[in-house]
Amino acid sequence: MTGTPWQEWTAADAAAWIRRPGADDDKYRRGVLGVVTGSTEYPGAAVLGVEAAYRTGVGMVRFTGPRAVRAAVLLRRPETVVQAGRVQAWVLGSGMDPGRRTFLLQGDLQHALASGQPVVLDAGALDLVGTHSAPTVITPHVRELATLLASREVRTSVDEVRADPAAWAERAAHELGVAVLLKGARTHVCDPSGNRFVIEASTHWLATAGTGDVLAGILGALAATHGEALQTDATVLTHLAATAVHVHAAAGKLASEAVGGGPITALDVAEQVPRVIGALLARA
Ligand SMILES: NC(=O)C1=CN([C@@H]2O[C@H](COP(=O)(O)OP(=O)(O)OC[C@H]3O[C@@H](n4cnc5c(N)ncnc54)[C@H](O)[C@@H]3O)[C@@H](O)[C@H]2O)[C@@H](O)CC1
Ligand SMILES: Nc1ncnc2c1ncn2[C@@H]1O[C@H](COP(=O)(O)OP(=O)(O)O)[C@@H](O)[C@H]1O
Repeated sequence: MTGTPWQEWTAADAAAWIRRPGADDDKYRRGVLGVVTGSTEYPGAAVLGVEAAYRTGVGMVRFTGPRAVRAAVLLRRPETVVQAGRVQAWVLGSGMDPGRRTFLLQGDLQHALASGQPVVLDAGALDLVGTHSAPTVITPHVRELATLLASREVRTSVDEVRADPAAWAERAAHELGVAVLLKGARTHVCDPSGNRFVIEASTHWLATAGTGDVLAGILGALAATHGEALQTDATVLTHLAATAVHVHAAAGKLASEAVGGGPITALDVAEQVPRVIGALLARA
């Protein structure tokens, strides 16, 4: 591990990683995101991730999940496609319990991982890290990272990770060989190549149910719209992850400001994402 400081990832940094659609684009050329999230227990996580992906700007979202979850997603975002097909990136695992995977879901996850397309592994799919070779970013919070590392025989605890998130994020990137986005009031993003970015939360109102599901959707959309760049350089995913955290933090700030600095919900955060994207494009 290096001794150089972590780079604060600013709006100027993030602006370089937002892709503006052009005259030659259509929904497929812009990028299609595949989403396998949600469960009967947590249908809302799927709704939030898909909502956030569309708000970030993506050509199309293909959603796979149980019938009731599909219905919930379509009720909120009827533009979502539930037919299988080609995608440029995946978001897997938000709102899933890894101990309750059905045979069907196992198959859907394996299909996604075998496609070779970049993958965002969240919540109930974190344990799948290392089972495939595609560019991958994992998005744990401290409890999830401690559990994941312990399952790979790295001795640690939730308290240890909480006490030094930067060091543990970096350790995880090296042990697991993937980009790591460790969530918290300060979110650390790093990869095995030595990229190390940190983003300070804009408001602590972000610590509310479902905001992590929104973050996964934002990141998935950014990955899908940078499919070509990701094919030749996996570290693009690290920069996109830091950008997603910046967008999420800025959207949380706008959402709270819209209610006089008051509390926000995860959906409020997703709804402010287009403003943040617009502002970033205006400075690029
Ligand atoms: N609307 C939704 O569908 C949501 C779904 N979510 C999903 O829920 C699943 C579990 O994620 P978590 O981040 O909660 O997992 P955690 O690892 O934070 O928590 C696991 C369990 O620990 C217990 N726990 C931990 N801290 C606690 C505390 N202070 N008080 C009471 N109980 C506590 C809870 O019983 C919880 O189920 C994930 O799949 C996640 O994506 C969450 O994102 C919340 C919103
Ligand atoms: N104290 C805090 N202040 C600001 N942001 C926070 C704080 N705690 C967590 N967050 C952010 O809130 C989000 C919570 O995500 P996560 O833990 O996955 O929750 P959920 O599973 O409910 O979606 C992350 O983006 C994280 O960085």
